[in-house]
Amino acid sequence: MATTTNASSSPNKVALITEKVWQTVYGNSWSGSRFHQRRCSYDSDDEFEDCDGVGTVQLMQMGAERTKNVLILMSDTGGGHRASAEAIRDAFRIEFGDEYRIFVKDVWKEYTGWPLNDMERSYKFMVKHVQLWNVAFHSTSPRWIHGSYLTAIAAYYAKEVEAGLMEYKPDIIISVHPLMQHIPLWVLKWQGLQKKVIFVTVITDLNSCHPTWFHPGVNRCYCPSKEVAKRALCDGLEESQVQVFGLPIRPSFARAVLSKDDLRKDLEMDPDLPAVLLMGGGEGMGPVKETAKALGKSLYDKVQNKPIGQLIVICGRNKSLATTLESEEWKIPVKVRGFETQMERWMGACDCIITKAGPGTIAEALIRGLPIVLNDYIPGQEKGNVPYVVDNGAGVFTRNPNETARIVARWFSTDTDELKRMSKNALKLAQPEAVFDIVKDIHELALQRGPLANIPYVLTSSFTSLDI
Ligand SMILES: CCCCC/C=C\C/C=C\CCCCCCCC(=O)OC[C@H](CO[C@@H]1O[C@H](CO)[C@H](O)[C@H](O)[C@H]1O)OC(=O)CCCCCCC/C=C\C/C=C\CCCCC
Ligand SMILES: O=c1ccn([C@@H]2O[C@H](COP(=O)(O)OP(=O)(O)O)[C@@H](O)[C@H]2O)c(=O)[nH]1
Repeated sequence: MATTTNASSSPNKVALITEKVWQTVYGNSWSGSRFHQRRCSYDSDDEFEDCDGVGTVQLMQMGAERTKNVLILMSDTGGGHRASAEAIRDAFRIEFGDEYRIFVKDVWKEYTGWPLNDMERSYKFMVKHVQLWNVAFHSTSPRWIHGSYLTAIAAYYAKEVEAGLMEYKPDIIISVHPLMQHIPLWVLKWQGLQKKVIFVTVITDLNSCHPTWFHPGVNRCYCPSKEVAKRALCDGLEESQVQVFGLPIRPSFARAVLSKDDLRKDLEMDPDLPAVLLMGGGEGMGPVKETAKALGKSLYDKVQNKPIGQLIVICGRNKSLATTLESEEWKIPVKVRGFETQMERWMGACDCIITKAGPGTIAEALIRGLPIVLNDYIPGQEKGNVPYVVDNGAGVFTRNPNETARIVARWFSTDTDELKRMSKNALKLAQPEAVFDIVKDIHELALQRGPLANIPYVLTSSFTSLDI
């Protein structure tokens, strides 16, 4: 294997060598890319980090078998897309080491303009005004409607998206977002790269989902459940394109061996009291505050003057929620946390979970065998997650915070059998190996293509057909 170089030792020299290697590998088209130069400046450590190793690792490409570039397209609309993207990245690293170089990127945000670069804020606003999201989700479901929107946007931002893709020169593109099929596939078509670049979709919704996920031009569409696969087939995908492995969850959930006692000690929790985890996705959405307060009462035994359970609240990026809950007086042991990066530890230390019906959180809780109280769902994509959990006996649904608190108190006192039964059902539904199955299948696709060619990305000078 050719040598790698430490970029921090001599930044300008490395940049020059790297440029030469890139020109050898990709030809002169690369050196003209102002975007690459902008994003991969060696002026500061931060910017270098931001490139995810674009600079140094190129040197390995002089070997016989080139490291393959994988671009994972995601957006932080909710926390689930990033979690799945990182899960896929980590599984690639575990399974194939440096055979693949992975970039997790929101190309829309980095390269395009409004509204694509502002989806996080727009989405947050829309789900806060939930009827607005309901109308937007359902009214854009017909193919001719979302097709027209996306065509218009593709035409407007074609060059920018193309430049974004060119920067990473992907051999494989993986989309984990419902709005990231049409535009990149169209750009690949312009470039004449449809047959060279492998494009797959990994769906991150468990049941009901928006039809923008299903694009007939993909090499594979990985569906987390049979229900989603059925929708994909109804929407025109071929059986050969559809695979069902499960929702990709970070390998730390599947591979780590965790003892509840040790975790509780590490996390400074009460070692004996049963624990409930309360959360609302990456953004801390849903009736978290009301539910926490209700649990503060229901998990306190007034007769015996002692708590019957403890509460962990993970507020995600919702800072005001965390501040409010931290200022409360509690009669039971309570921990209020912000955005946590090791969710598997908190889930491993608890006995059940209360959450909105986010698919990522549900799939993680199932792996940990946590019975679930679903206390909310976003209309559209999350609605179908409720029957997925409830009908499979892994949890219950109620929007009433007092009812939620009563159920948990019952599970921790008189109805421990139900808690155990639901935990078993949760484990039956869990698919901890899904992310490994997905990356292995993508690897197979890459092998079927034979040695990947150096893909001739060039900026297109004219765009004519808008057939997406
Ligand atoms: C004829 C009347 C039309 C009225 C609509 C008007 C304008 C369009 C406005 C908005 C478009 C709405 C897009 C709907 C499609 C969304 C598909 C979808 O399922 O999105 C879900 C994701 C986030 O999902 C989270 O993912 C998690 C999975 O891990 C989990 O499921 C969790 O529950 C979810 O929270 O949503 C988005 O990504 C939202 C993007 C919002 C974009 C707003 C931009 C608004 C501005 C203009 C429209 C521009 C582009 C949209 C193109 C529309 C084509 C559908
Ligand atoms: O502090 C937090 C809160 C949430 N999450 C993760 O964010 C994802 C949330 O995804 P989900 O689909 O449940 O909901 P979304 O946030 O997308 O609406 C899950 O993987 C959570 O484990 C996290 O890592 N840290």
